[in-house]
Amino acid sequence: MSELLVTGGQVLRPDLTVERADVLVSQDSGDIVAVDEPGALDGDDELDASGGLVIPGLVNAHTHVAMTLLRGLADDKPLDAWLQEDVWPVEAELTAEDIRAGAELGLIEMIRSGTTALSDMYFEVEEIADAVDQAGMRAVLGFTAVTVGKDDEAARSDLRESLDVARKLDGAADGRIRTTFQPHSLTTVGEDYLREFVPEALSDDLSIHLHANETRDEVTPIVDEHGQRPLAYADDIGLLDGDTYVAHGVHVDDSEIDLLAETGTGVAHCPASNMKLASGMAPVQDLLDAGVTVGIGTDGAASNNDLDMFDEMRDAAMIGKLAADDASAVDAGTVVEMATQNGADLLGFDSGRLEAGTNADLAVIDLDAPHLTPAHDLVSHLAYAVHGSDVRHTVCDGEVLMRDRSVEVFNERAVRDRASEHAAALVERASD
Ligand SMILES: N[C@@H](CCSC[C@H]1O[C@@H](n2cnc3c(=O)[nH]cnc32)[C@H](O)[C@@H]1O)C(=O)O
Ligand SMILES: [Zn+2]
Repeated sequence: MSELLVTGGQVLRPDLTVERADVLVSQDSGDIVAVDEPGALDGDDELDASGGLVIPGLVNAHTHVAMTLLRGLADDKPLDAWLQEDVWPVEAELTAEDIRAGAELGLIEMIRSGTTALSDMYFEVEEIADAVDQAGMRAVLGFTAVTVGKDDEAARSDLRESLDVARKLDGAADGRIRTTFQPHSLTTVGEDYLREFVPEALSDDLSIHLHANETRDEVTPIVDEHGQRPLAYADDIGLLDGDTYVAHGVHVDDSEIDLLAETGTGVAHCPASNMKLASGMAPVQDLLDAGVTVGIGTDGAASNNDLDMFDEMRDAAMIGKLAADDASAVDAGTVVEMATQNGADLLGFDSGRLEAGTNADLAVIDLDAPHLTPAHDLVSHLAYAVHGSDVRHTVCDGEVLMRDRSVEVFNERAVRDRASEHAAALVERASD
């Protein structure tokens, strides 16, 4: 029996109070054994958290982790043009090895900035699963199906693969990997395909993750074609469910907010991507007030352009206030809950709360920095002042992924070099 004591720090509790405490985690079960006052607990090994704040590992509720290879390749365009003119032509050239290289790079970036769980949408998912396994992180993965621009056979094969991957990889990496069925969005997957394949996913109890209501250009064609708001259309197909979460949910009206709340459908809010692509401002406070579970995601590194969830919390608070025209909306405690507890609830992991019996997923933040001085309110600091680079240690499932800012699960230099090489060769191929 091996137990690790995270000792000497302050600890963020599930009710967002902060107290001096030690955290004992079991490396066998991967659970938190106890959170108790300093000196009350003993472990076989120690992780020094003195001068630090121990928080639950952050949960990135929507990303495309391998898109790190496309970081900075095409900026300053709206979603539709960005995807069609820049991203999809390059993605068409991606090999399995590229995706592995990009995923490893992205996972290192996440570990460095205190993220221990992610929800990903992409392809070559076995590569991403292997990278997550090696990283020691927790993830919800899936193969994203697109049918626009494809013949019937290719379209069906995409949806079939999404079902197959969700069935096959669920429970991989000793249970740290779960899966979702993933129609890319309501406009990029045709109605007939949704009506055929969604019932199969539901009858198999698969969770569903899709992009929805991200831009106005996605809403209008659905209203024109179906005479319904997108989420009413999605509900009619059966897509909205207690185990479904939609990415973005920017252009949702009151009736759609009610529908999300009634069906228990969650939202992965992606503030930086929504600002960068000028997609719009999600009504996050309204969603929360209606009882919708809202997590926070970075989206891919090509529309962000980093995977730092601290940036994302600050962005969520800022844009949430603008959207509500109210400085008290989406406050500091709310964004911290969104990035921890709510994200874990969306992904279906028993993480996001530092208490006995939950997953031992945590990060230790070094508070010894000018930008974190003075320390009136550490929850305020988490939302508004901490940077990903302030993370000193990262632990997932009881294992130390980063100790004293040194990533233990990958050779970081080699991963960065390999990602740079793959990115350069990819761009070269795509320009031929
Ligand atoms: N199998 C699909 C690939 C889809 S993967 C998921 C896709 O989501 C794309 N993506 C990234 N960010 C966004 C976003 O904000 N909205 C919609 N799609 C996005 C990403 O580039 C990737 O192509 C195919 O045959 O094209
Ligand atoms: Zn996305």
